[in-house]
Amino acid sequence: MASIAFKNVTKRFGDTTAVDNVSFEIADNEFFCFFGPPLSGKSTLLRLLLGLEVPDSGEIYIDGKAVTTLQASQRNIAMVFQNLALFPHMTALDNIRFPLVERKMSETHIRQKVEDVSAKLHIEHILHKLPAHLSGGERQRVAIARALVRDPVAYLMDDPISALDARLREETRVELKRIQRDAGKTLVYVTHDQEEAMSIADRMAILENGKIRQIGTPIDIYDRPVSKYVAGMLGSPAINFFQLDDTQASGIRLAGEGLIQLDAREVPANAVQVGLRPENLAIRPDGGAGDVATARISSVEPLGGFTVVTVAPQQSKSQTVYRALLRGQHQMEVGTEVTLGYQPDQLISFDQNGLAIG
Ligand SMILES: Nc1ncnc2c1ncn2[C@@H]1O[C@H](COP(=O)(O)OP(=O)(O)OP(=O)(O)O)[C@@H](O)[C@H]1O
Repeated sequence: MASIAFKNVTKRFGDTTAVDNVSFEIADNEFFCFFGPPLSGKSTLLRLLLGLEVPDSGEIYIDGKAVTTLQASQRNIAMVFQNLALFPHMTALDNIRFPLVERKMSETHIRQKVEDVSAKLHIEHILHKLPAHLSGGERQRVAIARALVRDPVAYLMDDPISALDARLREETRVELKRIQRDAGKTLVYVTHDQEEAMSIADRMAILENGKIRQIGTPIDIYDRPVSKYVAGMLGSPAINFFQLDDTQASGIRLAGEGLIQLDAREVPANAVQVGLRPENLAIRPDGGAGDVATARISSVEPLGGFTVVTVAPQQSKSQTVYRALLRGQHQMEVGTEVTLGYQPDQLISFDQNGLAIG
């Protein structure tokens, strides 16, 4: 059991501020994700929490106790590394037993622990195998089991499943979520994959240049991003941004040469851009109808259950394109003129600094 807190933590390496005045709290038993682009400070945050780095300023707490200057060995946090780091010459069983044997625990205790953990992870049938004879997903579970038997206060995982193929990643993240829930432990997880972060986390933090830009549940951040940066980090295809043309006296128009007509009442007065998620951009095959301007289809990607349609404004001089995510299968021809639509309450407005309004 462990809650974790960072208070105004900063870590520099020479001229680089890897973690910049960061504060957050992770609740006991929470599955918490750090998500950000490369070099945004994710690994440094984990290393600070593990005790492998000491902050230049600020405090780190585990269960309310300051651990800022404690050695890694005094924190009892288990790290599951990206490369899994199983001993190749040991069976899965011996790999899992290893941390307990090292601590000179009694054989009865070790057996009990290994049995419990193996049952939780459904790996009893592969305990006799060497890592080389296990699939990627099985190796993953053995590595997690080895971390679990230690009974740490929390687990840290740094991009643990990025090496697996797409299908296995999907399976493993469902599994990880279940394991974390069953184990009843705090899990701090780093990923650069937005879909993974969204699907797995109870709450997540979005990082940029060592700063936390937003913390919340994935859905809350997706629906109510605090800035353009955060809005652009979540969602695939990415959110569409429309520049507002404020020279229009009546009824603000979206730039892109009148792609969609907006009623001025639909956006706050100081908005300079609006965002519209691809699933909220409607496409109708009746180009030029009514007062809504048109666009042309520039590509159609049939994904089976969904279709991604890319459109370019009709008379636009810019190269801007917009994406719509349509449910189901659609017969649409590239080059066709279409009408675009939206619901006013689906727009997210941003001011000139890229911060969300309203
Ligand atoms: N030991 C170090 N010495 C010097 N600079 C470092 C060190 N560790 C990290 N940095 C720098 O700190 C910044 C944050 O790095 P960090 O590895 O924490 O980012 P990250 O988000 O985990 O990146 P990635 O997704 O690529 O792993 C980077 O600019 C990196 O170059």
